[in-house]
Amino acid sequence: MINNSIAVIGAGKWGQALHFALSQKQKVLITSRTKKDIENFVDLKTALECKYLIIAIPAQEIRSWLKDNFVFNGQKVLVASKGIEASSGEFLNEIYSSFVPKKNIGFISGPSFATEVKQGLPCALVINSNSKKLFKQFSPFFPNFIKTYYSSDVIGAEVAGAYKNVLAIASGICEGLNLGKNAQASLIARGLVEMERFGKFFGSKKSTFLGLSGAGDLFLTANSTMSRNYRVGLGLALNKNLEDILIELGEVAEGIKTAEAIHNLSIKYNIYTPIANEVNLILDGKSPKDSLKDLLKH
Ligand SMILES: NC(=O)c1ccc[n+]([C@@H]2O[C@H](COP(=O)([O-])OP(=O)(O)OC[C@H]3O[C@@H](n4cnc5c(N)ncnc54)[C@H](O)[C@@H]3O)[C@@H](O)[C@H]2O)c1
Ligand SMILES: O=P(O)(O)OC[C@H](O)CO
Repeated sequence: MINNSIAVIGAGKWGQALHFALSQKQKVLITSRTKKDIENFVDLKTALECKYLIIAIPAQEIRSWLKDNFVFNGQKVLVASKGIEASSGEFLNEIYSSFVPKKNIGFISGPSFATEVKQGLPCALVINSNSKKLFKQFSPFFPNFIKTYYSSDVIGAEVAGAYKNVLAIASGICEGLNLGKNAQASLIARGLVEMERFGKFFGSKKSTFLGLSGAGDLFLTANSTMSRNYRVGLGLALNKNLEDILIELGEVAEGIKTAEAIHNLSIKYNIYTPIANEVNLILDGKSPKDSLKDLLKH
């Protein structure tokens, strides 16, 4: 039996930041695999009885988590993850569609470092859903320091949110190699073109890539060491081993598996994705300097 309350599922960095933000206006429950000392922490069963769920677990874990734990009972769901499943090449909205009807689900996108949200610093986010009613239901839960926008371009927001993580790795590599600000700006601008081209193939709108979900989140993530993906890129440029980089990071960097997913999709559908492909090759051991040479070829 579901009740009228709200729960965040996943108490990692983003789950905790959203819990903090939404708790400014109402009581919000939170749950995670391991018990954490957070106000209103509950077990998963209690969380799943809430009408409004915000799910903030890594993209690669979602399918198995849904299979093992989720029973649809009329809940309204906001997905806070950003990534593409590498094993299948499926977008998160495709994975969720087997578990939650489209009118009951939305996807959060836009520039939003958890650390800043947890400090109550202002930002603007997009709730992407086929249902404007769902946006109207979730939007009032957000605090005054977060402005929410509505978009029906779910696939565009998903591609943008996932792709910018791969480009943030590339941008971190660029800084790690000391290639300069011209190179970094060129990379980010061409990255934006690349992700829009990729998104267009799957039916995204161009305007999504020019707004908060696209340029907004890309400029944020590809310009700051606050980004985990950017830090992965920095480590790769310094020839650090990926395993060591991830141990040091201690949190998820979605761009790693998403690079693999984009690479596979680009081959399958013959989409031109040079930067994402080079990131994927670097993650597989190619030298970042050789990738640079290949990207600069006429
Ligand atoms: N951190 C940010 O600033 C931020 C902002 C926007 C979006 N996101 C996205 O949110 C998602 C989560 O990121 P995060 O920052 O919270 O990562 P994190 O590494 O801090 O936390 C991930 C959480 O997921 C849980 N988890 C992992 N595997 C699980 C499984 N199989 N079943 C249940 N729970 C599992 C972990 O226990 C942990 O609590 C990612 O897709 C990320 O791209 C993060
Ligand atoms: O730290 P990152 O690289 O996972 O990026 C976090 C958010 O997606 C920024 O909007």
